[in-house]
Amino acid sequence: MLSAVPLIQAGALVLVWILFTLWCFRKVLTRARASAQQSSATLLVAYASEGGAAESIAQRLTESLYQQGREAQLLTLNQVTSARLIKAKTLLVVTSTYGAGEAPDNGRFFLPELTSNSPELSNLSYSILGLGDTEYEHFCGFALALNTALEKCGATTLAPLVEVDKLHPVAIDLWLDQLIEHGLLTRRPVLDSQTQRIHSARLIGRRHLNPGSPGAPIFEVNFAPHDAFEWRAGDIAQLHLDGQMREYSIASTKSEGVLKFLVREQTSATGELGLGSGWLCKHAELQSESQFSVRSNPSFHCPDHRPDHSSDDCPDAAQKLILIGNGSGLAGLRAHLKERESNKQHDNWLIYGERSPHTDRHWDETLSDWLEVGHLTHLDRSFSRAGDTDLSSVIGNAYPGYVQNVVDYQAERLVQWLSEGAIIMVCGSRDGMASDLDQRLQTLLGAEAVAQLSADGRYRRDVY
Ligand SMILES: Cc1cc2nc3c(=O)[nH]c(=O)nc-3n(C[C@H](O)[C@H](O)[C@H](O)COP(=O)(O)O)c2cc1C
Repeated sequence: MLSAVPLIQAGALVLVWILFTLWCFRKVLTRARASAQQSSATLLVAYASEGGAAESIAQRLTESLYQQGREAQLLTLNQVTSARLIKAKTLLVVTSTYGAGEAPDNGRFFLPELTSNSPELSNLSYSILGLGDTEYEHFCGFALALNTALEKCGATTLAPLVEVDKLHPVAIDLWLDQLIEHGLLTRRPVLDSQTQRIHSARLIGRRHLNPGSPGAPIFEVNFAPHDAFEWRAGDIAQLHLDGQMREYSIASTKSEGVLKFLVREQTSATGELGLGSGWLCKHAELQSESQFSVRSNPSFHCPDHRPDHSSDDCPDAAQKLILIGNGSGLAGLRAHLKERESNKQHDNWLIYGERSPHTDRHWDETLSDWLEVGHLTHLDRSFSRAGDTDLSSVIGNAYPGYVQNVVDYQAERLVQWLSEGAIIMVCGSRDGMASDLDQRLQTLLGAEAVAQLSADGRYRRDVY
């Protein structure tokens, strides 16, 4: 007798395809509407930013242009398509650089798109303000790459690229003065001061979460923050120690009254503990004070409301969220889940990967409780060192391998959720997890759809 399994599989594939086609069609309509509304501005101000500095400068610049009688459209670099560039006359870009001279997340689709389409841009003049830090090998690397790519497409330089080290105000003013010289501005915009506020926080608890793990030890570390210490889910805490700074995703919300981290010990080749992880996981004494500042991380904030309900002040309770991460990346995802718990936004799907199903089950109780009460609609965990363990008898719904594999197994549900407007948030390692996941999403949805999700703010990442 013929088995029904191939028929069911074929049916499921057809269903995925139909849902995806409908979703793409809706996107095309939305894009057509959006571009019709926005087509009049020939002056574009585009930014790519993770910490918010480039975004803030671009925003102030757009406001100033508007106050000085110029219509300018503010976009993330991911939203600037080749078609949009062909229609534009002037492009002003403010961008930072991350990784090994790479784009911030909300600008990472721009160069591939430009390179593959090679639009003819001889009618476009442009100028770039690059934000960076000379401590990094590829100082302003992304701004420089952008400059080369635009030149290659025939665009002309309105004013030369200015590279800014550590937000030095003189360099920023130099660029703005060039815009004044070229008649775009009549006076400099007043920019936000970027001074960091450093607060002390008292260490109140530290817990080793994975004794016996095949991976390095990971700790939950809790501090009592100073009252004036403000952050929102998705933000990064900067630990200031011995004249150096280390960054950690914050795992808690301000309303919990605790500054919580999930920190993995980092060990050098000679066996020494890293400066920051050594301090947090071992050396800092209980009740001692440590110094922190907060780096706002707008590209990993959860949007408060759907773009089509932008006038609503309340978070949309029906907004679906897919959270994907591995290892200590659970920190950033937990903060979002806590925030959404208080906002009564319960349609959450967590896909989380670690090594062993026996030892690497961080915050297992919290996650299981959330699943039971329905704050998590789905919880799918993956374990790369599961061996031949029967996962269902150890931990319930789990898969061998990595989070990317879960996306393959759950492709149908993922497409369904995206067609219902879900947002994807990814936190964890850039190499391996985030890059492979990106590839899987592009294979499943198509590169253009993934770029569009990012441009719409529905694919957000905090990867390191
Ligand atoms: C993890 C990390 C990686 C960075 N990598 C680079 C780099 O490769 N080259 C560079 O010039 N600056 C680098 N920077 C510095 C940022 O580009 C700089 O702080 C910039 O002002 C941030 O602007 P934003 O807040 O708009 O993202 C890096 C900063 C961080 C935190």
